[in-house]
Amino acid sequence: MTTLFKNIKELIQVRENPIPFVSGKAMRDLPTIKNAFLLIDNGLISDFGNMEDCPKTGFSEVIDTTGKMILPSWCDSHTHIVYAGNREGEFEDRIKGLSYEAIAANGGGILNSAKVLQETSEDVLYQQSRERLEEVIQLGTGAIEIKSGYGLTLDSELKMLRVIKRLKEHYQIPIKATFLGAHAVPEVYKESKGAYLKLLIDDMLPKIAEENLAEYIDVFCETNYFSVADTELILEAGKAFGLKPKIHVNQFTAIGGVQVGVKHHALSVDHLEEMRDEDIEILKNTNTMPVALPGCSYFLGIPYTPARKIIDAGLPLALATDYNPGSAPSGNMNFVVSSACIKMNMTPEEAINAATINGAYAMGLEAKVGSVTKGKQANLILTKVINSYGTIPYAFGSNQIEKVYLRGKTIGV
Ligand SMILES: N=CN[C@@H](CCC(=O)O)C(=O)O
Ligand SMILES: [Zn+2]
Repeated sequence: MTTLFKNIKELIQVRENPIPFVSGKAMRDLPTIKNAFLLIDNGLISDFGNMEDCPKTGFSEVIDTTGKMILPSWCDSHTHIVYAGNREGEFEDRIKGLSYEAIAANGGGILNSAKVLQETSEDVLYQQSRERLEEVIQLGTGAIEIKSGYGLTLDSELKMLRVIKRLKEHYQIPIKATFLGAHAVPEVYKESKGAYLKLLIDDMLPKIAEENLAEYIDVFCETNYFSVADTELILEAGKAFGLKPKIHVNQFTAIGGVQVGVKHHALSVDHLEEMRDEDIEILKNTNTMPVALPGCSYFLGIPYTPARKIIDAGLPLALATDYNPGSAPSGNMNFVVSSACIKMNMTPEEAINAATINGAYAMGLEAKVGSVTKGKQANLILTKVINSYGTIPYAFGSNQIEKVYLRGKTIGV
């Protein structure tokens, strides 16, 4: 099956030669071809260029995209979309003045979601999660990472990871799984955190590795959650089972999470709302991708990740949704890209780079998705008729997507 898209007003994020990610000043460059064609063969990008060089024959389908643009699908490298129920009650409590931290200290927050998930069957959890996955695919996400971390018992963490595995088997979208057993200390281990760490390291990790249920290991390295020392212990154990670190750091307090991530060659350090100069400094000349989650800052009213400081220091930056029931109940990458421009002073070029090629890198998928490059999967967004690609972040909250494609096939209507 060969599909030709012709008369593309602008083909965005064109990288002739594959690159792992873009950093610093280079994030301002978003290579495009105006008046372009794009050829898809068997679900992969096989050719592209200017319309003057467009092949004349040899395709099964021709799609005329006059006035519309094509870009690689969003790469959402940080989500928690496998969860049960919702936390709308806590949302109202926050509106009435309680803080996220106070709610968590009273047994709400992550522990609230864990209680509901523990009482939810694997099938029901799968149904709830697939609805979220289908929703975000329609919103233009074409590669996604999903974490466990609302189980917090051996059985329930396995239940979450098996649901992620089922999603991988049933959907075309590339999915990466992350084990986040160290998301919160369960109530019963409140006075004996060491015993929970032991359960996580001695019981959960071997079982997860045996069933091949995760690629990455995550820890919520934060005051009142897991210390730097706890984080080191867990990352070491995860690495022994072949899991690469991708960690939650510097969301509310800067306690050395970035440093521990860099020390353990984390693929990414995520959140970064509270960044000291030394946290930026230590990321220089590493392969660790900083990841910002503006949907969380928006929803909780906490600071936005200092994108300008990070990029102006020559570092790369990726953008992700953090889709979860407590701090970011939205998987809309279009909103994330808009927020990055509006609230973090990123240019449209920087935001699109951060949400495509850099997001792909932050989940180890840079060879498969994230740019228009020959041989990559044809996971694409076809826009409506728009003025420029800047319309995508500019017209926040309005839908600029006409169709999405996974491996060259239209998904939905
Ligand atoms: N910060 C830790 N984990 C999630 C929120 C978890 C929750 O509130 O349910 C996050 O990335 O924001
Ligand atoms: Zn998160």
